[in-house]
Amino acid sequence: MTILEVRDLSISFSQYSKGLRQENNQVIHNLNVSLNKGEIVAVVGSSGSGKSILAHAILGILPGNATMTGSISFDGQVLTKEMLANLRGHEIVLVPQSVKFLDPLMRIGSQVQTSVRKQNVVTAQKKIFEKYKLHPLVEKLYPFQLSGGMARRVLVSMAVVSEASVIIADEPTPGLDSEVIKEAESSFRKLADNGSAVMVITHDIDFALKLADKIAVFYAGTVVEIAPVRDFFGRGENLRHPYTKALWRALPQNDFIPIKGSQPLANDLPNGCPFAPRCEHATSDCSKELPAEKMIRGGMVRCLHAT
Ligand SMILES: Nc1ncnc2c1ncn2[C@@H]1O[C@H](COP(=O)(O)OP(=O)(O)OP(=O)(O)O)[C@@H](O)[C@H]1O
Ligand code: NI
Repeated sequence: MTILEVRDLSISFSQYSKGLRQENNQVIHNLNVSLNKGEIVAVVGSSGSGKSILAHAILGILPGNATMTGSISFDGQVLTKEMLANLRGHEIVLVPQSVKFLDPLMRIGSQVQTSVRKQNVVTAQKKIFEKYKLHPLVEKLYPFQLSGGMARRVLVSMAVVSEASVIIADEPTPGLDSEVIKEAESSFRKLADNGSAVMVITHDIDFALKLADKIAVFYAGTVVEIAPVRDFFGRGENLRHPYTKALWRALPQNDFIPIKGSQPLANDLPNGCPFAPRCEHATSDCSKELPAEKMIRGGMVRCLHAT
């Protein structure tokens, strides 16, 4: 059952460029994605493709210079700002990419305790500290006293103890050792097994494949494919989008072939399919308009030539 649905989301930033000219950068466009209860979706895609902005839109914490169109629904209801403010931190929780999201003036123990909803606050905090190898003395510390890796373990702990319906984890693993990464994998899976929906944003395709049920592939501000994890095998013959295939084949354990060219910038998007300028299958039709979503073999793809 769908718990969170993002429909036709577009987000642009207005910025002043040289000579006080106002520029509108569309960093997300025509984006659809949904999260089901009990499911983990990993969002992969290169740096700057708009993944964190999607997370911030879902949490209703976009910066003031952002304009958003489209809708985000929770449990079948389109969210308003007020509704989101009530759900944030309880029903919809973020593991932010930046540790700056911790309250600088609050001790870590109390901060983690504020996230507990269903259990005894102190016991739950102590138990999660043990799981994430946070020494009891960390309870008394302030965020500035933590190392990067410790802060990230605190952020993951906060999301896990919240037992929220929707958990959006934005790059939860950098700086964590392999044991803690395994702990995070098992925590996210347990949350999903208990009915939560989890979205994990990551650069790490291996981590995504181990953890998730589905992979949503981001390119230049939109989702170009959503594929079940089982489709990632061999030379990517079951994958649908040329970019997903190229990402897969670029992995060291596969062909290790880098993708030629670079992702277009938000203020310089080509017409039509954003991947067309780098795509060996592109035809002139690809540059006319963004390909509509197609369902093929149980996955979604935006590519005119996908079969
Ligand atoms: N406040 C802002 N004003 C203007 N542009 C912004 C702002 N915040 C982000 N952007 C732009 O939005 C785009 C998407 O950024 P985002 O942080 O979502 O990328 P990302 O996919 O999360 O990248 P990474 O993998 O490096 O975390 C970038 O081009 C970035 O420059
Ligand atoms: Ni990001």
